[in-house]
Amino acid sequence: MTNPTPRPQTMAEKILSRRGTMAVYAGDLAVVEVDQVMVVDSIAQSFIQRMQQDLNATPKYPERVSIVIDHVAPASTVSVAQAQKEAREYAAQTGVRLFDVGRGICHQVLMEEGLARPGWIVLGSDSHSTTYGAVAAFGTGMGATDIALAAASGKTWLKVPESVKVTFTGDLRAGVSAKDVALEMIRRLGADGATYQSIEMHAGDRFTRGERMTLANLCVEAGAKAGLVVPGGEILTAYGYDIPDWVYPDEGATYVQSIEIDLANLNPRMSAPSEVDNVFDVADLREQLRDQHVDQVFIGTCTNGRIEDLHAAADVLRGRRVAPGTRLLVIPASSQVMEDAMADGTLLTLQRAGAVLGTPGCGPCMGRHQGVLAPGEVCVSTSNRNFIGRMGDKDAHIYLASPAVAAATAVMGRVALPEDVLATPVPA
Ligand SMILES: CC(C)[C@H](C(=O)O)[C@@H](O)C(=O)O
Ligand code: SF4
Repeated sequence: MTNPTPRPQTMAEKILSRRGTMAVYAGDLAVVEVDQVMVVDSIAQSFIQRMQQDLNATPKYPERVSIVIDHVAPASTVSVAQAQKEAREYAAQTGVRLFDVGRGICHQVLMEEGLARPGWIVLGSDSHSTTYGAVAAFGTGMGATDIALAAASGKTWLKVPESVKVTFTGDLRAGVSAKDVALEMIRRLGADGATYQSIEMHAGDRFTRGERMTLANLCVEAGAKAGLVVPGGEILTAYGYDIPDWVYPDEGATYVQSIEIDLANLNPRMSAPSEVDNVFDVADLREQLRDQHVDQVFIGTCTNGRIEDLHAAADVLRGRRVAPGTRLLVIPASSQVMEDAMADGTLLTLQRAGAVLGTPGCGPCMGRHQGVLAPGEVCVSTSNRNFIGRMGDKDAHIYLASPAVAAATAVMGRVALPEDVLATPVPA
């Protein structure tokens, strides 16, 4: 087959062309090399079954496969413990990497371990694998069968997605974070507004790696196949990444939609039950929910469980106490985050404020353990999903917000902004 006349390409087209055998464009079918396959505990059993029984194969490149025990870790039931035991045995037999209980959430761990890099293709058995787009890797989630095929063959095939271009302008005001930007982006696009598309984010030299992870992570909540943040300035090189020239999108590439988000005019945002795109200004919800007691605040997850997130929370909580009747759960995204937060005193600040600290991992994010909600309970969480029943009972209510807003809410016991808390000096 001859290559079509080259046309300007989006970032997704660029990466999928480079990792395949020919130039591809939106709508084409691409067969590409896979640089890393990630399997989470909840899917490990079906992955192993597909590999051993259906494909009768072992991983072609064991060093390109990672299993992470993070979703229900430590194990909560005998059957979960059994599945995790099998995952450990499988890793020992095949030589694939294993990140065991306490190492942290898959996406955070892969990023820390350098297992997602600019221009790579990373497949995860987890929908938030879009997170790798933070470092210009084409990250996407797939089911156990596709993941097993990729592990067995070292390749995958996929339809090249169309792209949505999101351009950020202006600068964030103090107290407004990447989470607020991400929630605004999802509101603008809608919960299925970018289905099977790649969201290509043009941020210039704004946002740290962690903030870029928050942005790319939420992209799947608009239905996106990938969420790619265009590397800008020295942001990624400062973390030691080599950025190949060919990852950058071309001038004149074709987008199905282009939107602009003015950061300078953005206020802290909050997603109300029970869809992620149900986004409002925190200030408005604070009025509406003035008399609503918040039972649980959860700070953590692959969206907002990084050191900068814990710092933002600690800045609000330092010297203060969580409101009576409100539980504050803080779960660092990884052992590295935990260690950093220990070393710089952040954990002590949080603990003294009344936080309950948990093992690095997903925690109560998907309602399997460590803080499920009772009927009627209200939770403000820094996670990425507020669907009905997501964190426990179907009659519990989940609001999504930034770490600073979550921390302020914990102090007030109702939806609050950081300034509501910071206005009152710390008691002597
Ligand atoms: C368990 C896993 C497959 C799931 C996902 O795909 O995202 C979980 O991480 C989630 O956030 O709902
Ligand atoms: S922290 Fe939550 S969203 Fe992220 S991978 Fe775990 S369960 Fe999924």
